[in-house]
Amino acid sequence: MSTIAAFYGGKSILITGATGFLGKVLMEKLFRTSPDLKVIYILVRPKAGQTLQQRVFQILDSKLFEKVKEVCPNVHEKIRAIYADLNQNDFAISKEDMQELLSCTNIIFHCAATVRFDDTLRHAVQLNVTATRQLLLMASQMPKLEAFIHISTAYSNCNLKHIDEVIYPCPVEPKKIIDSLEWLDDAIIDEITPKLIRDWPNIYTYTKALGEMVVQQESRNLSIAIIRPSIVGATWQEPFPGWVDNINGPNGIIIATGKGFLRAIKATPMAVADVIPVDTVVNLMLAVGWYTAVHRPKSTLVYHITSGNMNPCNWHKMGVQVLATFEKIPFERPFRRPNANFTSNSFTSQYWNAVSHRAPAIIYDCYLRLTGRKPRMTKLMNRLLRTVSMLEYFINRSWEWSTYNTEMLMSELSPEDQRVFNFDVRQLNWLEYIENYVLGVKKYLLKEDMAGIPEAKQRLKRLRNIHYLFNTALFLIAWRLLIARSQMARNVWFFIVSFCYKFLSYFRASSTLKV
Ligand SMILES: CCCCCCCCCCCCCCCCCCCCCC(=O)SCCNC(=O)CCNC(=O)[C@H](O)C(C)(C)COP(=O)(O)OP(=O)(O)OC[C@H]1O[C@@H](n2cnc3c(N)ncnc32)[C@H](O)[C@@H]1OP(=O)(O)O
Ligand SMILES: NC(=O)C1=CN([C@@H]2O[C@H](COP(=O)(O)OP(=O)(O)OC[C@H]3O[C@@H](n4cnc5c(N)ncnc54)[C@H](OP(=O)(O)O)[C@@H]3O)[C@@H](O)[C@H]2O)C=CC1
Repeated sequence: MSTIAAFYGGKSILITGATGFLGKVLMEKLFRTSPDLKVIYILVRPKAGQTLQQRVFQILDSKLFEKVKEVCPNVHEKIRAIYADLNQNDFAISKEDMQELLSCTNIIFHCAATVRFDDTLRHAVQLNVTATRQLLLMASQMPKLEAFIHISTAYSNCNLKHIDEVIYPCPVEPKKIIDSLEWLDDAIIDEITPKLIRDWPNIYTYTKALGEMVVQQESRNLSIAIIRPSIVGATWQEPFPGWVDNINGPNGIIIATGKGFLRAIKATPMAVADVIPVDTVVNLMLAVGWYTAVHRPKSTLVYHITSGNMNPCNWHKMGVQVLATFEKIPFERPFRRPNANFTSNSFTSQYWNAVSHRAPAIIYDCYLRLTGRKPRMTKLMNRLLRTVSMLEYFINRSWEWSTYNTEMLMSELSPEDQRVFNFDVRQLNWLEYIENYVLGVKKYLLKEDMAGIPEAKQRLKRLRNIHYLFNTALFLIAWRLLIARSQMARNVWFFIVSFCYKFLSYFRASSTLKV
């Protein structure tokens, strides 16, 4: 019997961000391995016209929870969705709900955050810093609380090259920032933001660093741990390979490449692609929850869950395997044939953007206009290129993350726990993982049917022929124009034609002799 699974039995667990990518996988694993847990409280806000209950039902009815329903048929009764908005004071939680949370919660997993790179400083601080402080304040009033697990990111200190499992101080105190945002107006905040975030690449990573500082400062007597995952990718093994449900990180890039929109990316091919499967992160989270509650370490421990130092893969290897998978399992109705390359040179990157991205978009929009339809490709392409430019920082650098605490924890687990809550990324076979990842993007994100693959392959063949035809026509036109203008081109042309003629004559003569 797994010690960790048994630990969560009978427990009341509070999860923030349960409707997000990581949160859903966390809930799934908890219900599957500890179906006798008491309750999972989730802080949810209504969204996209859906009530809290509708959101919960949608999650439980998804494919991700199929196995859970077999193991824990009364799963609906064990989830308690609490109305909450982390942007509001006291999270806008009702008095009764707050009372229940304060008196019953045993473990907290704090996953909620804004992960957008282009969020405003005000909103990102509110969610990633102030809300964390508020939750810690709530936690300090929970008599039964055994552990508080805060999810940060391995990139919270990406302004450093080597990152240890420690909390680094930020140049400005989080409290000062929180206070000043209360009276500064938005225009001034926009102006001072670049000065505040200094060498952090975006507001997201900066506010996650501030969030960690808040955790350290407000930890009081709580048993707290911080987990820092790198780029969280599709599931590796559990509950099944390849599950993914948002377009963040590599997912959007895989879609854009598979649909033939994205043909070149400015990236350092040999830089480490530090992707970590979401189920691996969740396994570590649950192991850390158990360890923190049972062993109560004296200080806040930080755990890195990254792949680069244990089982590195680089962007080149990942890109090649992604493209190879598109050959086997193409996406439906691509704009162009999927074929992309990495370029580390700014000039060639600009060139590809003009020739391979903007020009085809403009041509396609002209075609839409001519056929009486609304042009949309240029707008879409600009948005895609903006997204890619925001990710560039992370695909052109490598970092070293030390993993002493994570390895220490692995050695503390029983063989059974190491199996059930496996976070040993050395066992990951990248080629297999990437293939399942692309397949998962097709099935769970794009919702494409596998029965459509033969037709998609046919379409790829057609696109390939169109591509060759187009290139040949382009070459002939360019050549014809050149011949008209340059004596040298004419000489080369006559030389090639006479050479071919002589070769053919010789070939014909020698075959006549043989006969
Ligand atoms: C050989 C070559 C081969 C090549 C082959 C390729 C191989 C693979 C290579 C891979 C290299 C990858 C590198 C990754 C590096 C990641 C580093 C992360 C490091 C940090 C990790 C972290 O610590 S933390 C998580 C990371 N944090 C993000 O990664 C958020 C980023 N991103 C944004 O900050 C916003 O994305 C940004 C950008 C502002 C745009 O913003 P934006 O507004 O332009 O676009 P959006 O993304 O918001 O959405 C656009 C539209 O998609 C709709 N949509 C959303 N979800 C949907 C869903 N599930 N299904 C359907 N549709 C959905 C949405 O509803 C919008 O539709 P509509 O406009 O109609 O409403
Ligand atoms: N994905 C990744 O690559 C990585 C993620 N992380 C960290 O992991 C954690 C989870 O990330 P991930 O699951 O990918 O992110 P998602 O964007 O998928 O999920 C974010 C969650 O936070 C919730 N949330 C946001 N704003 C509010 C609010 N005002 N009130 C209540 N809930 C809110 C969202 O709820 P709603 O559904 O209502 O929007 C959602 O459940 C984050 O802390 C992130 O920093 C770290 C490294 C990498």
